[in-house]
Amino acid sequence: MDDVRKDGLTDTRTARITGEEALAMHAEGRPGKLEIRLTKPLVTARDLSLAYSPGVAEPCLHIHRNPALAYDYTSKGNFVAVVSNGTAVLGLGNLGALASKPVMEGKVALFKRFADVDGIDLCLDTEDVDAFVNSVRYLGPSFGGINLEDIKAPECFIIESRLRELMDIPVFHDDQHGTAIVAAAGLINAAHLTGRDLKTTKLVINGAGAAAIACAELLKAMGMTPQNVILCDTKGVVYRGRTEGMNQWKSAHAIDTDRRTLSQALEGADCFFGLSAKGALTAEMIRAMAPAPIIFAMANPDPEITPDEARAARPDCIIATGRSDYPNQVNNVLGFPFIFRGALDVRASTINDAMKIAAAQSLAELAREAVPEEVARSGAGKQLVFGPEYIIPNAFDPRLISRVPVAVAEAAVRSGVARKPIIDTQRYSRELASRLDVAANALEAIHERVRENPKRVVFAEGEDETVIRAAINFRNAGYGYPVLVGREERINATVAALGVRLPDGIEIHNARLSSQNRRYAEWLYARKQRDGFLFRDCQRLVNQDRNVFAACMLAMGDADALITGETRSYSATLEGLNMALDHEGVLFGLSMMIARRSGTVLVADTAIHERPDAATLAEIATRSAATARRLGLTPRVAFLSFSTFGDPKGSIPGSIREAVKLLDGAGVDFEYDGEMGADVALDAHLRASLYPFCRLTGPANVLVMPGLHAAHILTKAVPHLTSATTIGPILMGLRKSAQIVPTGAGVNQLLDMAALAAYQAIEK
Ligand SMILES: NC(=O)C1=CN([C@@H]2O[C@H](COP(=O)(O)OP(=O)(O)OC[C@H]3O[C@@H](n4cnc5c(N)ncnc54)[C@H](OP(=O)(O)O)[C@@H]3O)[C@@H](O)[C@H]2O)C=CC1
Ligand SMILES: CC(=O)C(=O)O
Ligand SMILES: [Mg+2]
Repeated sequence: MDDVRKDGLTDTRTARITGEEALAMHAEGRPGKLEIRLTKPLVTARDLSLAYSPGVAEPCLHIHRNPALAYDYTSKGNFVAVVSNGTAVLGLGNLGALASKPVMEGKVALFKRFADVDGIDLCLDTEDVDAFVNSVRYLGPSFGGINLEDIKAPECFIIESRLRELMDIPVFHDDQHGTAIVAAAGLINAAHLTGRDLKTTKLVINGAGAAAIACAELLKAMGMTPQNVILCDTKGVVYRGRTEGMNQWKSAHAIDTDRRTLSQALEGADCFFGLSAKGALTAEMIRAMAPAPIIFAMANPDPEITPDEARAARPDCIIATGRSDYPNQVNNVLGFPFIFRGALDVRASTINDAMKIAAAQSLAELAREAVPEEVARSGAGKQLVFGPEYIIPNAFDPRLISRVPVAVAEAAVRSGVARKPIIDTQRYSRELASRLDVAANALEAIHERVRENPKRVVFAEGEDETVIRAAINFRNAGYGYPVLVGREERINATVAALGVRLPDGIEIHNARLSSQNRRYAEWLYARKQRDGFLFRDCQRLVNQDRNVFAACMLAMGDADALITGETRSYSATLEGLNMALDHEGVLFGLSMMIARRSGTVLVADTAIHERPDAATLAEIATRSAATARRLGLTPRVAFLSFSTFGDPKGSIPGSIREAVKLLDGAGVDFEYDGEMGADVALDAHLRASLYPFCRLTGPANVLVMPGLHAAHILTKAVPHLTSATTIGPILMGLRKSAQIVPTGAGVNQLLDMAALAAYQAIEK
């Protein structure tokens, strides 16, 4: 552990984040990553009487008579405890219960993000097996499942098997079975690509702990020959007759062999599984492996060998790691959210081998399928074609949620451990899909695409501290090459005061001293001379207004995208950009509201038109619908008003009805209707009961606002009143790619908008 840097990140060559960023993220706002939210209103005395005493007595008595009703009247059925004592935190070793909490909160966050499973982290401050088991066994009534995490071997084996006997809900040690399932899926595909049969494949597993033993067990259950699987630990090969550092779980996998070291074990081996520690595998070792070796270096956060090192030594290898910043992430994040989702949905009493194998097979099959276009758009990843660089689905693949839980739930039903049947598989699969916010997934895909096509992005307000921080993070994230507009000495002083250094790949341009000034001024003069601008006006603007200078850079092809707005008002900033940038069609602002409950909703126009006319509304609707589609949504556009189809009466903006008519005439290929209130737009049940003639087939996901007042109020109020995240307004309709953040935006907002500007530049 000595080599772990103070800031917690060990590999800065590939990490797209810094330790400082990770700490800042965890400390920002409410510390940590979790909070608890109420699912029922608790406002009035009546609400309280229903939710608590006396009303709460009713469900208590019903559950007392029939325990299965706990799934109907409490959160039990969707609630998982993530339990650890911190004795094997990732590959960092025994950090103790308290220091394991960030990882456990992270696991809970992943449960929610990928499979809509609610969870809580329970960090137990004991290394005593009995104390651990007793702490957990009595918690069963609260939970639908127990996910054990980062508990070292061999204690984890005893803890898990005792809890499985004592509890009537799934108890699943993720580091064992989650890892084994995902690794098995990857191996099935890697073997397929290299023409290997599992029966004859020779595997060396480095590590003989929780994850390693579970991998050996599952792979043997799936057909690998025991004599072909060699385990190694810190003492070398686990051979029959060895006495040092042994336990019964290692002994079960000990084989008769003369090989004693990892190097010897790897001679001629087909496959390496690393479930040990950073750097345990060397280039020399893998040179001795069989042709087209399969190398899964799964230690976290740093693998046994990096993909670059592995490929340099063995260009013919298939390499996977546990990290998200390399291709082929073999990590249990692909397993536990979806496995528990399926198990919870059929109220399984356990997660058995049939369910594990079903999960592994469904993951493997998914990677082999042709990637549909919407997945390519909304599922991040470099190469989404089945092959050496894509042997396992990406964690952001939106198909995972509707496929893996179904396979697991069906296996639970078949093997007799389900307490609730699946009545209609198709319907279940559709319900699963609706649990995932595809647009949120698509944002990750956008970031990935930006990384693959790094652009030169000019940060117009380059002297501002927040902007400098955002530019540094932009560069570190691999999004492209920032150009800071400002005075070099000022920028350098701010950078020094921040205690950081400018990474390579960031340029500084002083507008006043730039060699390009004359070129920009002449170009601007040619553009504005018949708009009342003299040459000296243009020269002054280029020298003194950083937005104009930056816009000229963009217009003249010296940069690909532009980000600004941090220090000046929106209108003043836009005025500067408009000096040099042309429009294509209507200019408008599109905001993305990512709400946890109802998914993503696009709102427009949130930036430009105070009272848009009918043609403008129709164009905004059409282009917003196209954006929704690019984000993986099926667009359903609602033109909002205070009134719904004429009720209440009043001076309904005629422009709205006219916009609907214009779209009728244009024969567009998306759903739209209006005018309607926001409640009617978003509540499909209300609409079906009161306005069955309305043409929207589900809740609206594109809200076209009647005017800027309403749009501003909505997008500014919602983040404060709810947990929704708002991105934007994203400026639409400039021929070149420029974005304006709201004044005083934070580093992350600037970073996201700069990435969006870069993305627009790629798409143009
Ligand atoms: N990618 C993924 O999804 C996952 C990755 N992992 C990673 O696997 C690793 C092990 O985790 P886990 O099984 O939970 O931990 P355990 O503590 O249960 O087991 C660790 C094992 O690794 C062995 N080991 C440690 N260092 C070395 C080394 N340099 N050479 C050979 N063997 C070594 C230990 O040997 P000994 O028995 O001699 O002490 C022990 O057998 C971690 O790095 C973890 O991050 C784990 C789960 C999921
Ligand atoms: C991924 C994981 O669970 C681990 O490395 O421990
Ligand atoms: Mg773990």
